[in-house]
Amino acid sequence: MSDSTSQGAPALYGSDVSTDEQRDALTGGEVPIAVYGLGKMGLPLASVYADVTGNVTGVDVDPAVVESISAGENHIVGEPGLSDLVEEVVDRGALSATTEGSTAAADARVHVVIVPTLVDEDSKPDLSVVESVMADVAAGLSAGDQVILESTVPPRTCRDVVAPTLAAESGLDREEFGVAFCPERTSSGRALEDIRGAYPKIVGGIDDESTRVAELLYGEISSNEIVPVADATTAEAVKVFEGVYRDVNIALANELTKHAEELEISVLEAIEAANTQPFCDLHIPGAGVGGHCIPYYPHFLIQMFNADSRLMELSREINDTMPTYTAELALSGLAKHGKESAGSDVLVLGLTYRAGVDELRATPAMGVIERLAGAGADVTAVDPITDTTEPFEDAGANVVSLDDVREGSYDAVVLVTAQEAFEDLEIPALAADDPLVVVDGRQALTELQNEHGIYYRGIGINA
Ligand SMILES: NC(=O)c1ccc[n+]([C@@H]2O[C@H](COP(=O)([O-])OP(=O)(O)OC[C@H]3O[C@@H](n4cnc5c(N)ncnc54)[C@H](O)[C@@H]3O)[C@@H](O)[C@H]2O)c1
Ligand SMILES: CC(=O)N[C@@H]1[C@@H](OP(=O)(O)OP(=O)(O)OC[C@H]2O[C@@H](n3ccc(=O)[nH]c3=O)[C@H](O)[C@@H]2O)O[C@H](CO)[C@@H](O)[C@@H]1O
Repeated sequence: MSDSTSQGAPALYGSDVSTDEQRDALTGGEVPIAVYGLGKMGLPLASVYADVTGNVTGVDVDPAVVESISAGENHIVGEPGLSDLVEEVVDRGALSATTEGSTAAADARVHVVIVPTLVDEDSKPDLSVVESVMADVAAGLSAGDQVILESTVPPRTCRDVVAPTLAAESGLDREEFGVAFCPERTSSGRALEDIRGAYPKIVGGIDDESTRVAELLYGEISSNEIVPVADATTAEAVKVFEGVYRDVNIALANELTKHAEELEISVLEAIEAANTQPFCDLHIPGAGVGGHCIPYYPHFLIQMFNADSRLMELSREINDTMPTYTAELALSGLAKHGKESAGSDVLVLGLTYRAGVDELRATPAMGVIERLAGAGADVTAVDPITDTTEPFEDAGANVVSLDDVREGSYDAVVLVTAQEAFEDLEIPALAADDPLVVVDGRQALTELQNEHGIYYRGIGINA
């Protein structure tokens, strides 16, 4: 296929020129790239693509996101290095932002999609956002373009949804453009480090040429090994399997913590000792599994395929019982000391799904608050990481500031998410009475285990 193009920008997919010439065009800013989705993962990714290629248009439906990036600002908190990088690439014109997806698509030769893939109320994967972006891409797709999907999706999405949709809506033949799945192996809080090469990058195309182009692209983005796999479905499965592995292993740790309670041992100590040999990687028990990755990825298999998934389903069930289990440790602690649940003042520490990340999807804190409020407790909640309070107030909590907490007194304290700001909170000073019931959902308050005036129950420690 010729490498001449309607926009004059060189095509990578099906190009006749040498790989070295393609690489030079890419890093020389001759290959316009569009990145769709400028959130926790998309903005770091777009910024690294801009840093490497010098020619990126970011697309987001949120005008406030586009406005802040266009001003060289970073709207994502807690990502080391991102604010400086966004300012630098925007300042030198390597990154711009727009809400106009189809316009950006018309000018781009590489289209990178990294928007949310969630599940609906029946836990079925919701690809509506990916599909809406693909409609924008199709409107501007040209022969020789490459589409990269980084959003986590059910296996076979590229083969059965993305590629056919792009062909149908662009009028191109399937063989005229490339599609590859290149999973985002990035954790919030270390996005730039991860994108630049903390781990090998998996790439898999709907055909060999798509895989080749993905290898070329990520060979410039990542300093780590690029791992081409057989096809896009394999690459999609790799990402989902990684997440399912994590959910199942967290469930195992949560189940073992209950055995440890009966055995009267610290499961954390046993896990750390067991993990001293390479054939064991037991995870850590806790107050629950939240975020929009791990709780969702199992449903990309359970709901989508007929194969037996009892282990994945049971693991989801075990993990989803942990918030209630955590709340009931507090309620039983109060009862043990003659306090009724109803009317007891209980403080919940932490609302986001994990420390340092302002993300509330599937947060365990919601289940903890619901169970406590359901038992009639007067629930106060605090989390300096997030400004969102309404869902938790609707669930029955009074969300306050840390300063308010320091002025208060409580019958029980339940730590769900170990925010850094809690480290200098004098918890014993919050006691309304002797003892103060303390439930430690993240092994973050172990120094209180034998503190006078504290009744301590720590998940993975002694509960
Ligand atoms: N957050 C993580 O730790 C993580 C890690 C690995 C992979 N992922 C995957 O990355 C993907 C994105 O996750 P995220 O954390 O960046 O989500 P996010 O919610 O932080 O950001 C998503 C962004 O996409 C924008 N958006 C929504 N619809 C759009 C559309 N039609 N066109 C353009 N932009 C649109 C939103 O306005 C938002 O800015 C998901 O598939 C997720 O599974 C997330
Ligand atoms: C690229 C990508 O998709 N990256 C994802 C991202 O996942 P994430 O940001 O959702 O964070 P996780 O660390 O998975 O936590 C999820 C929930 O599980 C709880 N948890 C965790 C570990 C444990 O032993 N016991 C627990 O109870 C925790 O409190 C939280 O609520 O990074 C992970 C690597 O950090 C990756 O594996 C994961 O694919």
